[in-house]
Amino acid sequence: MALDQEPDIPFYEVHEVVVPHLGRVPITKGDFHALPKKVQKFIAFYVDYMTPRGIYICDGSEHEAHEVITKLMERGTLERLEALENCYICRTDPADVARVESKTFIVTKDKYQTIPHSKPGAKGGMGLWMDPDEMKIEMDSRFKDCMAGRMMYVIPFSMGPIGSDLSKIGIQLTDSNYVLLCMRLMTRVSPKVLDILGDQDFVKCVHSMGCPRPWRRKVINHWPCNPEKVLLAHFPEERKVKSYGSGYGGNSLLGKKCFALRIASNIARDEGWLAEHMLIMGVTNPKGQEFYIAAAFPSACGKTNMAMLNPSLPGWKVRCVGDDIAWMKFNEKGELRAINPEYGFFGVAPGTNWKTNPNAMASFQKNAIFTNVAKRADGMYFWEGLEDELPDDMEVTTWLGQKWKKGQPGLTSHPNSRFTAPASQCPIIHDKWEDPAGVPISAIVFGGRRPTGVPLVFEAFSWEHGVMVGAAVKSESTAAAEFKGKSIMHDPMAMRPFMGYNFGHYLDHWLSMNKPGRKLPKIYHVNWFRVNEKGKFLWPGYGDNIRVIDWMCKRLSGEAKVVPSPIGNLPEKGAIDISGIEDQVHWDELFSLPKDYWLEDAKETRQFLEVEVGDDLPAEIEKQLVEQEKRIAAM
Ligand SMILES: Nc1nc2c(ncn2[C@@H]2O[C@H](COP(=O)(O)OP(=O)(O)OP(=O)(O)O)[C@@H](O)[C@H]2O)c(=O)[nH]1
Ligand SMILES: O=C([O-])CC(=O)C(=O)O
Ligand SMILES: [Mn+2]
Repeated sequence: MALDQEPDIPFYEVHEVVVPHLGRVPITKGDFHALPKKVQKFIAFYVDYMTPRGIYICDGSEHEAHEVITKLMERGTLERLEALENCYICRTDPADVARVESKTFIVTKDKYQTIPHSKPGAKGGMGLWMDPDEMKIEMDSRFKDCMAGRMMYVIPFSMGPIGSDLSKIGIQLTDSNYVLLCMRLMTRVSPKVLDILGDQDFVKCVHSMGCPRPWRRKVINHWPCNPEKVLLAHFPEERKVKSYGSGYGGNSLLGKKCFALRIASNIARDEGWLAEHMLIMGVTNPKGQEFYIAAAFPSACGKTNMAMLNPSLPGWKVRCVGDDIAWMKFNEKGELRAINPEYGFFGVAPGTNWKTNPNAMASFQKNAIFTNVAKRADGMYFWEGLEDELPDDMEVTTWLGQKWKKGQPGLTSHPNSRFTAPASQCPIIHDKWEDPAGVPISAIVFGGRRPTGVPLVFEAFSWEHGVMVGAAVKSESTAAAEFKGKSIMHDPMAMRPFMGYNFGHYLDHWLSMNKPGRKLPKIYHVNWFRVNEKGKFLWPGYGDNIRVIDWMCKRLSGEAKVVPSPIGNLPEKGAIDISGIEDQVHWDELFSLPKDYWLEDAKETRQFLEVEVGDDLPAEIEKQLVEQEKRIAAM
């Protein structure tokens, strides 16, 4: 039986939908009759439940975008950036600025399908579970009549190139036209999706800002939301997501984290593939050989920057396939093929400039939306990191609406402010980025913000050791979620906030990828964020990260040697090309492995995984952890 029932209700088709509670609901746009029957049923049920004043079936056209943008500008939700073509700025309610992990749940009958059999003392950070009956009460108290007086937008979208075998279809219902605009940038919204869908099932995505009319709470910045009642529920068995109360990023663009990671990881486990929080890039060396790399770093730890890296070594070419999510599947030749299921970038704005990431900059010079950044008096965006381009006397309006000038204290933009831009506008977008067959991955990279102890790069000894290295990922917390202050947190596989099922089973699934006949990628760990005793980064990062990639590629083609260490294979001293930056780079400091640090780290990691994943921790991972600890003790 379904956990979250959608009983059949009667309805009629032409220019209105007739539902038991509301009666006739007008169809403002689109042809309800032409929709696949399953989609009609889905819409009718939620119209009856959420009682919107009208139904708007989106077609993804330019005309539609224009209509919605005009409305949002009249209302004041969007402001034009006059300096650019078709670019807009949006300021949210300052209480709605990041993902809310503490209110993000997976709903399954069996608790242990979602979370591991952890040991006493576990903090339970590996996903939140809620019982279906309990969730039903929570959801009914929120979603019933939640769209009263508001329009309901119906968004048919494809994650992945429309029609690819690796792609999946979703339908999102939302009462936010800002969310509609961003969904159009981040996913492929098109009526073609419905043609391909036919009678098949789709991922059901239901989103509401939680502000029915008449407003019951004060609306700030023309951004109706309901921060006190935010709740996200995922129903993996029904391939369904419900999100209430927030309009920001991963909380509301349901194709992204909710579908492409939490729900898709369940589909991937059932179908034998991987849905991961990873960038995908193609790198071509000066000899013309191309390698594809996928890399998993926690939120705000450098995926977008690496995916669009501007190489500082001559002769190298980098091309971006995706900057946040990878769906990967072994094909019949044993190659791991990856697609980027997204259509756009939702990137961290602060720190992005023409020096650090010129390719991201070029991607959002037109047709982009900027959320919670500042605006210059000349109609240009502004955020921390763009000071060099800002004339001294130019007035800036901060994300909170205050006047600000260069040199004054305070932040002009929220640390998790973001740009939303079409991936096709990236000057180095790969010509295969929409290839339905995906690209063949030969290296997988893990990493995080590790201020101390962790070397610039090391290579895992084997697939199994690499899976352990991924499970041991930690990072300093960032502004991408609601955490305050900086602390080092575990973020296994950079998936902790996005896990769709029991993390122990997820590790088993990764281990099960090692089958005869498969070309397994080599696995690496990198750390761009090690600092010296003065807190200064030891590695210049950004475009210079190509030097580390150069070494990885030499490993892939068998040209570079390694020095084994207790935690993995390190590059031979001097094997990473630091020509031109010799004065900035101190090899021994970058690669040192302080024994005390690693003894403590390995013990802490083993205990974390033993306690949190408990009996579900695969024996192979336990073995890898114990062996690693022994190697460190013998250092
Ligand atoms: N020091 C240093 N900082 C970096 C480097 N790469 C990225 N950053 C900074 O890290 C922050 C986040 O980088 P992004 O590339 O946006 O991170 P992301 O992993 O794509 O983030 P999400 O979109 O949240 O998943 C930005 O402020 C960057 O300036 C690097 O190589 N060195
Ligand atoms: O999901 C979001 O809001 C943004 C994002 O990419 C992340 O946090 O990794
Ligand atoms: Mn991300």
